[in-house]
Amino acid sequence: MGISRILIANRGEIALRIHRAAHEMGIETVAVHSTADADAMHVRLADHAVCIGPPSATDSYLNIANIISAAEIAHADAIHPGYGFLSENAKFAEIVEAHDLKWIGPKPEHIRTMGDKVEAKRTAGALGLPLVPGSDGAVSDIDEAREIAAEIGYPVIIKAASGGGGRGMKVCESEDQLETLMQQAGSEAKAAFGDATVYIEKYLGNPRHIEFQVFGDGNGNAIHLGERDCSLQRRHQKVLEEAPSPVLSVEDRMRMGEICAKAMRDMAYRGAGTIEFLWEDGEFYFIEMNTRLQVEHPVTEAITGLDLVREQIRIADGQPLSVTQDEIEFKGHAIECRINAEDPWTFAPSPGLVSYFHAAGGMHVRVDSGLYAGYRIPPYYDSMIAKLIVYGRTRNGCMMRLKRALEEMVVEGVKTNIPLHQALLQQADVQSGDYSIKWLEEWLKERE
Ligand SMILES: Nc1ncc2cc(-c3cccc4ccccc34)c(N3CC[C@@H](N)C3)nc2n1
Ligand SMILES: [Ca+2]
Repeated sequence: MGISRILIANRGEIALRIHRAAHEMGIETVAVHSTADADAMHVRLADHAVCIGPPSATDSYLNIANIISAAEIAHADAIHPGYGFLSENAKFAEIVEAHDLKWIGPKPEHIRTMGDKVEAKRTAGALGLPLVPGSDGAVSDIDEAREIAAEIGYPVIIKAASGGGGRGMKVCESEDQLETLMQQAGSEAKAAFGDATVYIEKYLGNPRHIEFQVFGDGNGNAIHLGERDCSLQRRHQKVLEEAPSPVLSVEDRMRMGEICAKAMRDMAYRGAGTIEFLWEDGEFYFIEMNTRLQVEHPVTEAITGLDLVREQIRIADGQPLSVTQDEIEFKGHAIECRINAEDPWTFAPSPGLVSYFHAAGGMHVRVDSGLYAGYRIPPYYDSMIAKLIVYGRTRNGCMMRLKRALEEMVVEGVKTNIPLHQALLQQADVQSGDYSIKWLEEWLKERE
């Protein structure tokens, strides 16, 4: 193994997750932390720790100079960015490689391509992925927009090229709103992303969010690891994810999985990636590609038995993938609940001292969390404090076990959304898997 010491440029549960994979491979870890995270579990467990700044993410986890300095000081030979923060920052990836450090992630040019949603869609189309009907690239003037919208039919959605993950989108119901919404979309995109470029798509009214996990070795080999259904979300924050999707047939999985894997082979993609689709009336529509490991990767690990972080490290070290496509078997069902330190019904963050923490256990129950009794959840970062991932041979068995595991979880001293997860599991539509991306927000409205 050429890599002997990995700097983990992240915090919380994913930092612990990366630390664990590295230590199981005999690789040392360097934790970087803000002054607010000095007592975090991964800092305690890592072989080395470097403080990279004050609490604000801008001055710490997003501080490229300090992270590179920490790598130099600690003699790291690779950097794993986790998710969020700098994980899809092509410039950071280039700077890491320019300092002769291994970047545990995709090639910088692929990060850049997929970060520009117009370029991403053009590339996806060229690689044979099904697209949402819409403009061929960016739309600049209103006459062109009017023409395209008339052709694809209202409602349409105007999206910022530099947006993504739900930022910079405007739904336009009819032609009389188009000019105003196009102007608003452009100026908001300029303000938010420094780039006013927008494109137009047919607005799909009631789709599911189904994403395919892909993995490439950077030399033209690539596999798919099936899909995850992430439709249960609120304001673009995923609440619960599952693999496989309750609505996909084996045929659909193999067909779409192979199309995704082939696209990655043609790109000579390196590392972990997620290709996001909307799924409506049996049809798939590419919307984005994420060039990072995702929060919800453990449900894919549960049904395939593959350690995705281990694979990322192997690929970065120039080794081949551990498995070939025909060695991948999809077995059973897995569901992940994102446990947040927040009020379960108002979603107001609830940071503070965790006076008592007990993680659920038992067969096929996994809790990824850096929490411990006496840990103080800082208010500066997102509110996710744990992921509960449960596996079952069948979806119903998985839900029964998940219900039991949620009852066992104890987090005292702060509020959590565990009661929300328990209520969700009681809903018939969740039990039957009959929900779209609209379902959760509509259910929450009814409860108000
Ligand atoms: N043509 C068309 N029609 C409907 C859409 C609806 C959404 C959307 C809107 C709101 C919540 C969502 C949750 C999961 C997936 C997508 C959404 C959407 N998103 C949201 C974030 C980014 N992944 C793209 N694009 C869409 N595009
Ligand atoms: Ca995205």
